[in-house]
Amino acid sequence: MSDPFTQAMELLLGDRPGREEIEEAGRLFERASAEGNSEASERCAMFEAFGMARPQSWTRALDMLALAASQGSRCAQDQLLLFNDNEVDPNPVEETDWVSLRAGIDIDARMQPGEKVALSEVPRVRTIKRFATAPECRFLIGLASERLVPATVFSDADGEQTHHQARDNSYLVMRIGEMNVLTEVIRHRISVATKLPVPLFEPSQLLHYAVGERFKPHHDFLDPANEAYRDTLSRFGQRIATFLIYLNDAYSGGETSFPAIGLNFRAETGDALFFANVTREGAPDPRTLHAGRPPLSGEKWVFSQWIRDRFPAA
Ligand SMILES: O=C(O)CCC(=O)C(=O)O
Ligand SMILES: [Fe+2]
Repeated sequence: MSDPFTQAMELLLGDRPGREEIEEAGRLFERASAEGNSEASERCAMFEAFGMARPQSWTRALDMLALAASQGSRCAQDQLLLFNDNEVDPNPVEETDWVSLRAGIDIDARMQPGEKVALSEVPRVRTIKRFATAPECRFLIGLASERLVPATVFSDADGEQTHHQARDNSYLVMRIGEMNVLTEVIRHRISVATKLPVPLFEPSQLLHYAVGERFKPHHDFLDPANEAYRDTLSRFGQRIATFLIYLNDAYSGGETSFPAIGLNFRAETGDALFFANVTREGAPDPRTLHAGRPPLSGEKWVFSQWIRDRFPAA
């Protein structure tokens, strides 16, 4: 029999864990945390930040992170250091008092998105300079580096996820086992910027493009005329908005382009771009056609958040 932490991770990283599995994983993490397992405490912090099988609480999330950091979790230490000061790369030192560091954190300040600038009104496209700091971006890239898989798209034949030459980059879909308090803070910052609540968010994705890889011109909305999308549309609603954070800028090419409106967006590290995929009346807007163009040199990293218009049924 494996230890409670390993059992919990197996439950979470399985194919689409249900509510019971998530609750059981939460109990197993709490047991392992009480036994001194630092990684389990870090996972408990994520459960609190997400409000997984319990009410959401930043206070408890940070308390659990401080415990995890004291127990030796490097991931928890990095997150606390970034919440404390997001302008420097975390570099934990041995004798840090994690509980007092935690006490000085103003988590609300970490959810302020900065100023929106309009790039287009029809369709609505906005940018925010330095939405995330460079150390935050490097932390996000670090989460994905060793866990990338080839990206998929919805098949317009059967609505299932499928590989397609239209999107030949790699990515990490951040299901619950892959998330942490910092990714949840970033999602809340996006929520403040878009005025759309986090429960409408799909699992976040970390995208990676090597030289020549691209996401060909596409729409992020799902075509309601296509039968194959009926199930996902009725359960989760339309994908009304897309929010992208550019995590690095050491590449050439790699713009996000909108051919129908002549917009070619090239970001600096931490900049955000977001757009409504539907009109103000809620109809899918074909003018939102866009592409992730291939980097010509270097590699491109993006945090991508698709947002629906319906809360998933419990
Ligand atoms: O990587 C890009 O520039 C575009 C990504 C994109 O279109 C998406 O995530 O929906
Ligand atoms: Fe897209």
